[in-house]
Amino acid sequence: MTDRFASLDALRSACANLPAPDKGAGAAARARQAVLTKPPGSLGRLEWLAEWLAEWQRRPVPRLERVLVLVFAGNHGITRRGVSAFPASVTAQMVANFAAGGAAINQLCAAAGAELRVTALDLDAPTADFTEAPAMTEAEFLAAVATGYGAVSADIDLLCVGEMGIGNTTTAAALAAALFGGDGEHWAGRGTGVDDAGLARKRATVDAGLARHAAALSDPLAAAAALGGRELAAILGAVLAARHAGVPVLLDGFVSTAAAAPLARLAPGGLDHAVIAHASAEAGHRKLAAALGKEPLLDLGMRLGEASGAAAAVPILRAAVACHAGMATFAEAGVDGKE
Ligand SMILES: Cc1cc2ncn([C@H]3O[C@H](COP(=O)(O)O)[C@@H](O)[C@H]3O)c2cc1C
Ligand SMILES: O=C(O)c1cccnc1
Repeated sequence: MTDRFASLDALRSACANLPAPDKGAGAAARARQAVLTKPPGSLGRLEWLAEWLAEWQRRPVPRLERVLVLVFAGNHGITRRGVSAFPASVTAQMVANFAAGGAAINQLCAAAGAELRVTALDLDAPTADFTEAPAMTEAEFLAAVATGYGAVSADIDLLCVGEMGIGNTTTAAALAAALFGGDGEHWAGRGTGVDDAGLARKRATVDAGLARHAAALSDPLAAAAALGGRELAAILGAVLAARHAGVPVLLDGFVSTAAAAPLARLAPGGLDHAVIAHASAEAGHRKLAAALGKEPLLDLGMRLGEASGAAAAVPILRAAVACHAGMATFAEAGVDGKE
């Protein structure tokens, strides 16, 4: 798997040479919206979503037959700094819970008609504590990116990405700061529910990581290796693969948005094939969405991760596609058009 990206430069070039959307398919979808039996624009963002799916699926009438939810799990060296309300052991225990069908994401995938695949990434070998060393070596980072890349195929209609990794809201805050500026105070939130002392430790951990890796911060991929995590790297790889395969993406909350964000820094429009499914209640997420120029679809006060917000948004996309594909035109239905 590692030979897919033999070096950061090889990955950088895969991130820089991204396919453009199919503007023709988008225009055809837009033209169809205009003749369906409704006042123009009356389905609001559902219309935009159908057009967005059409452009990235390269199909004038988009479809959502196969929806895949990928959840990647990783462990983090910074957990020993007391940055989570839960112990690191919960990461592996939740992976077992996913396999047994007992987690929120299992129920949300069933409700959304989506297939769930969970990939655990070296849970027995946590990343290094990034206040002391790069979280991952270049080889470890590239291997995780390649695992995510290899999990995506062109035969899916929509990809949802999510993560499980105790400590990773601190990781995501550090990565967001590296990519967009700002410090621990700006980006760290309460994650699984740390108290004020825990929040102070998170902020200090982010600041220490930024200071330790100052020289790497101007390179989005070097920053992702130094401050990120394996599950975040795998999400980056999966979102990149989706772009190359013509698969639109739903990002989940703060962690998965931060994981994919290097792509936006490496190429203009690098995340245009991705929609942020929901505004997480994690403090940094709205700021991160704004930095990416994106407006999250839902706002349900969720702050779970696991791709839960992405899966929750799938029925909205299904609604958009059902209207776009199934509605009659004014001519077909014999309904009079606008005066
Ligand atoms: C039982 C349980 C299930 C979860 N599912 C997702 N997360 C979420 O919480 C973690 C990030 O928060 P922090 O940075 O505070 O550790 C990640 O594992 C994320 O996916 C969970 C957390 C817990 C405790
Ligand atoms: O928004 C997220 O991604 C999130 C929030 C809290 C805990 N884990 C993940």
